[in-house]
Amino acid sequence: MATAAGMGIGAACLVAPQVRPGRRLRLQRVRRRCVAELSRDGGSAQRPLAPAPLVKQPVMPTFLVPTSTPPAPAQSPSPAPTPPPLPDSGVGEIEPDLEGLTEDSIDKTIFVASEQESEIMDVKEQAQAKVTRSVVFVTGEASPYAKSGGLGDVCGSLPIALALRGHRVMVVMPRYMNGALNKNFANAFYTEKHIKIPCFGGEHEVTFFHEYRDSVDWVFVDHPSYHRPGNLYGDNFGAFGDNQFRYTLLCYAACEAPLILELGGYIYGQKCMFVVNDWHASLVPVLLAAKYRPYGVYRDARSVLVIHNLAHQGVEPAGTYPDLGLPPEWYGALEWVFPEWARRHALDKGEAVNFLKGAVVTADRIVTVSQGYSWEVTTAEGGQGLNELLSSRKSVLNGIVNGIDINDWNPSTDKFLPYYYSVDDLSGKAKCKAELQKELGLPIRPDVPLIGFIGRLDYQKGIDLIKLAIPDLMRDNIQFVMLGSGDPGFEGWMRSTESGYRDKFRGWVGFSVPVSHRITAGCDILLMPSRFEPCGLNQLYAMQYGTVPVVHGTGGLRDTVENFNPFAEKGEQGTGWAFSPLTIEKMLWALRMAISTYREHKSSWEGLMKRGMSSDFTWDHAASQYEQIFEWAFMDQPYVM
Ligand SMILES: Nc1ncnc2c1ncn2[C@@H]1O[C@H](COP(=O)(O)OP(=O)(O)O[C@H]2O[C@H](CO)[C@@H](O)[C@H](O)[C@H]2O)[C@@H](O)[C@H]1O
Ligand SMILES: OC[C@H]1O[C@H](O[C@H]2[C@H](O)[C@@H](O)[C@@H](O[C@H]3[C@H](O)[C@@H](O)[C@@H](O)O[C@@H]3CO)O[C@@H]2CO)[C@H](O)[C@@H](O)[C@@H]1O
Repeated sequence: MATAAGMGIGAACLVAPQVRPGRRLRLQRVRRRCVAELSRDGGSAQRPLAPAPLVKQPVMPTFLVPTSTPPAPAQSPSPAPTPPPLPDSGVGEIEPDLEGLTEDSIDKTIFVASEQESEIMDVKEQAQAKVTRSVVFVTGEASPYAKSGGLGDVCGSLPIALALRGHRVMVVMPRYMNGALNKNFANAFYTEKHIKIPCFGGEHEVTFFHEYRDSVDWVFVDHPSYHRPGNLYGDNFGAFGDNQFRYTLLCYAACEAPLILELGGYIYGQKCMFVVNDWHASLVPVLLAAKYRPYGVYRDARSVLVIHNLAHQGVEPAGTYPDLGLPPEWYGALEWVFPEWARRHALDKGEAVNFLKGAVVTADRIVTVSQGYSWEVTTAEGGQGLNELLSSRKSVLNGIVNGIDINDWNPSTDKFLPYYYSVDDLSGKAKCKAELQKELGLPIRPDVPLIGFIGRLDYQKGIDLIKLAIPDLMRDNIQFVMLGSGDPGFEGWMRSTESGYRDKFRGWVGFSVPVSHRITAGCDILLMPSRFEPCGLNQLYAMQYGTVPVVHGTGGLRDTVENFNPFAEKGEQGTGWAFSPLTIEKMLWALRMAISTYREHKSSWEGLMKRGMSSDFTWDHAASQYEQIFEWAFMDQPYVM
């Protein structure tokens, strides 16, 4: 049998992986490690999964004229490192994948492979798309560059999952330079491409930066409006007043990027799949229809709108419409009239423009981040005013549950944890709990159930219910830790509650990724009483870490948390508690069921933990569903020509 020593990189990847929670997870990790090794190798190995062979095309004439003399870049002046030209991968061919092989047979096949064959094997371990495409994500945030919540997680992971399946993937987002975030963009280089965007009464120059990482082209749009202090969308005084302008720039720039940026030597070209996320990116399908297709450009492109959260739609007074640089006849696409009850005074006609609506009526397909939410958005209760329009597009509306990035969120490798553990050896979890209690200054008591909450302090998350339930809950023998930032009222309440219950409650006000990992690992129970939840990621992370979720049964929470059933025919089932309706009584009931199971039924509790940890929430599954959406989009003519 071949040994890893003395072999090439591919062979080194064949070292037997440690015992892991599940087959998919294990294979994906081995695969990722191989990709990392191959990337370090440089040279032609830099793009291990070759995307489509692209014929170098002449840059299409567009209405945006690149300026002739590039200005000096603001930062990172080195030229962009150019990855090698893309090798011919036989686009569109159906690659054999590992479906049908058992875990054993995969392992055996891997171990008998010769050094040369093994490199091929490594590539084939990752399921491949049947048809590969050029995919352009447009987003307001993507981790690790910039994140305010779950949108950042998804746009930081899904593009990589798609790239690993063979697609050529670009992500276009702002190059935020808000102080501490600067270092996140340190490896992105100035591309020397810059364009002038005609909107908001002038021509606004933006430049493009680029980093090739994890098989994805990360493209950062640079403009002074992305440089001011604060968070991504606002500061202590609230949301920035010019957000509409900032994301109009992003959308125009994203439409130009595939036409003008030669990444790895080649442009993406016109036949691409735009994945536009939330309102920040919602002008993209409108621009395709209103400003490109009439001139013969992007007729072969398609767009899918991904709705992560209907609560944010990018609505501004109608008077700003001319600022957007769109033809007057396209006003109807964005037109929005507030119902009378939402108007401010008798003369207010409620006329507005709504970015998200623009994408709802022009995108080729629409995806919500869970199936449950795809139904909720068509109802008056969940549709946030867009329910009728979304209902009218039901035939192209689908739900795909988000995945989680198991490189970042894995209790057996998590760099933020003091101890590691896995479904096969849970001992490290108890140690993580003790360390967390110590870090938070809570009494170190293994017997006391530790309940956690992590999230934006927003009406959506049901913090008001927690607030009302705390006096009652604090009578129990429990500990409670909350991590969050947002609504200043809730932040103040967290601080004062902490001083009221010193040995039981901690309120960590702020945004800290390391602390969020340690809470996820160290707690026994994660509480998510969200009023609505399009998908929710924290319950997925919790299950992966053996932390039992107690959630309001809504949207993606209902889709992903299976209610505990001790009396199921084939033995105990379920991964947590999904309570409904959303009342304090029901929430307390579910929490107390969890607490008593934790205390009095240790083996049932371990079963709950292990079933959660064995669930498969890897991105690969969701990525294959997105591919199906892409195929459907390309089967039809563009929805708006
Ligand atoms: N103070 C803090 N410190 C550190 N980390 C923090 C934090 N507050 C939140 N986070 C992190 O932000 C993310 C939150 O993701 P969620 O999906 O739960 O909600 P969010 O409402 O932001 O996302 C929206 O988009 C996502 C993605 O589609 C949907 O899952 C979701 O339902 C929808 O509301 C998690 O990674 C969490 O750990
Ligand atoms: O990833 C977390 C969420 O991030 C996005 O939501 C942000 C939203 O898109 C921004 O516009 C802004 O929302 C402000 C809103 O526009 C304003 O009217 C006011 O209500 O204050 C809001 C907060 O500043 O910030 C949101 C993040 O807090 C994304 O669209 C969501 O899907 C994600 O859930």
